[in-house]
Amino acid sequence: MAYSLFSSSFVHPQLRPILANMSLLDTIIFYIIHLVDKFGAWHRLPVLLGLAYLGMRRHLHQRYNLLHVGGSKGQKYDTEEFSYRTADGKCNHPINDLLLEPHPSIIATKLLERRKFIDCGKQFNMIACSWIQFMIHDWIDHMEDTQQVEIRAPDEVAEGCPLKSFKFYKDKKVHTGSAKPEIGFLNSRTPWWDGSVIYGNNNDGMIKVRTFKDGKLKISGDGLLEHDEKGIPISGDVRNCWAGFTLLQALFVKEHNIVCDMLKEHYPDFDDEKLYRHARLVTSGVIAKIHTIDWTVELLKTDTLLAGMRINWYGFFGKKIKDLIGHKFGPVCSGLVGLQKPRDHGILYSLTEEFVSVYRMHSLLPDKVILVDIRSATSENKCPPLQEEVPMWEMIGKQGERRLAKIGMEQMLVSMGHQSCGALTLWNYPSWMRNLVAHDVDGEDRSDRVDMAALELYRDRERNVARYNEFRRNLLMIPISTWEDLTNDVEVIEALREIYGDDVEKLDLQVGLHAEKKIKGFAIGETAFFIFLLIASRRLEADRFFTTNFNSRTYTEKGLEWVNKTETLKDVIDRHFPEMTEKWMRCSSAFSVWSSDPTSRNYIPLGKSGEAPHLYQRSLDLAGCKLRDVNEWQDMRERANRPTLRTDSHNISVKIYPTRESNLRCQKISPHVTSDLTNSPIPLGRIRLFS
Ligand code: HEM
Repeated sequence: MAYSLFSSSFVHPQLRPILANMSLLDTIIFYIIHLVDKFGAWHRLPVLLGLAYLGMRRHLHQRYNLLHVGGSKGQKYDTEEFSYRTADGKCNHPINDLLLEPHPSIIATKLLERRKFIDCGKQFNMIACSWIQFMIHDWIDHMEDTQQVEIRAPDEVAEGCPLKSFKFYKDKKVHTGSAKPEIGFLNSRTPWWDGSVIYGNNNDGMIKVRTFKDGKLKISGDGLLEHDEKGIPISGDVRNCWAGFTLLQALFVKEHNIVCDMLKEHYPDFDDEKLYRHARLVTSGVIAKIHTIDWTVELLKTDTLLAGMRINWYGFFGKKIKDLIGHKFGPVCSGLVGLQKPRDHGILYSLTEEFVSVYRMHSLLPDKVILVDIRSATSENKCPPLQEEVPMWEMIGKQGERRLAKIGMEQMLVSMGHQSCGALTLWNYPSWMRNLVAHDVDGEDRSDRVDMAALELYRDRERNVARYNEFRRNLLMIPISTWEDLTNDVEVIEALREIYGDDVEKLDLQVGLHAEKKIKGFAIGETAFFIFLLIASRRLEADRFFTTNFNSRTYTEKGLEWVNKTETLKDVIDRHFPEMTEKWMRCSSAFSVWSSDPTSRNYIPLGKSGEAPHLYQRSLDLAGCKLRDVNEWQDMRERANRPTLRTDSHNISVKIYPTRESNLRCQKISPHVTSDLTNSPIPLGRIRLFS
């Protein structure tokens, strides 16, 4: 047994070459995680074991996945086979970069574009969707070249493409100065978790947003951002903004300004500069903390990740002990925040191309914003009545800012809280983004519209990001051999086969990430998650303001206390809108749909199994509940062979778990619904309806 376990045949053949570079200890660690991967089991382990698995995996990624820039992933081909000039000049260079293979417009049309909006259930709302854009605009934006490229949709799909062709700027390539890899790309935003989304990315940006009085930032009387004479918001980052995103910018400008007031009260001798600097540190700390122990916990809703994210911030011994004695015991017991020295694992901090790719989450965006009426006297279960639906494209850029000014901050925030965002799955990419007016860096509209679904596929290829299967191998994950390894969804498999044939190596990263089976409770796939595992920790541990300088000398005593006492986005909202969550929010986190049930929290649930805490998954007696209409039910039945289907009606959402069994087992479902299902021609294993 011992022999067969450690013989090379135990390791997936495509992963064996990686072992050649590993130390003995790392090889043993690899064997352990590989064994667990073979059973697909880490997320089902008890929390402690799950955490041990993640710790070991993160260690391997820190050792073997951090490089200054990505390597070249061009594919070699036989030059004898192409001994002629091809029509489009492809294969003139000895390495064919496969930029248009398969054509991005075909994939966008046949696999990505939304057919009907699929939402995220109650797990994630529009504040959560805007939040991650708010973070992306803190971290990354690729610098562009001046040279334009044009993508033309091939005839077979041109009819179905809102833009038959579109132009955009190439990414700016730079020589890295090292032999391998030679080429890299530049980030035009600061990659640090420094709040640059509200403070700006350089001196000019900073000057623009400051009032130079009492350390404060500019904000208008209605609580929203100020605007310049062209109607562009005045903020740290204004590119590709929409109303939900600028609302969060405004909320954190308010947070910065209130921190200035607090600091001024306690430290009356601080001048404008000192107040600004300290308030920026504190506000950036609050943002990073909310992302770590609130947003991410909602995104990856399992006990293991709840424990893991809190350990990243507070350590194994938890908040109470850390508050009492400080950071005394190293990263595991006392957390990454407050480490004596930053740790970069030998590679200077920057954000990787792979990180950018896994954050391509435009499917979170819906087709419309649903405004609720917060002045209404009638509300059921803290759920305000619907007032109006506004198409998303009306909420973007300058037009969106004008709309937001009319709606107002409070109504927009409550509305976003009550609206579920889109699910990260195939056929859910917003159609309106296939005909998008993108912005220049200064927030001005561009004259050339873009098809974002196709452009995103092109970008990953242009940046030499590995395709899905190679990406998995690079992450020491077991690669897929057939489409069935990726998904059980027959419809998806057919569509993949139509485009990629049986060549799983060609599968684009974006398509794989969106098609992948998901761990219960995770809004993203496991492949994307392993990038987060590495980088989410790195953003904290590599930054001296979260490590060496996370102390009262740098933040001030009151400033540090402010970060320590703020745990969630709800705390921030409560500070600025004292009655809002009391009146309109039932759930525990401001990132889940506000009408959903609260959760009882055990912050470091070490004694539990690591599975999803069945948060929104209580079976209900549905007698008396109604689905919105017959069409919706019909539509669900048609799509019932999708792995997880979520449809939101006014009061209930429905999940259908298909299995290979042909028997139906219905739990506490109203007679009407049961009979409907019994007549269903689709073999469904288990059907439950959840609140
Ligand atoms: C209305 C809202 C949004 C608009 C109009 C928008 C638009 C854009 C545009 C035009 C680009 C640049 C495309 C290119 O030239 O490569 C981009 C990039 C990107 N967006 Fe969005 N986006 C929105 C929301 C979001 C959200 C919610 C996310 C969620 C994570 C997101 C994540 C990203 C990422 C990761 C990139 C790549 C950045 C880079 O290449 O450096 N965006 N977006």
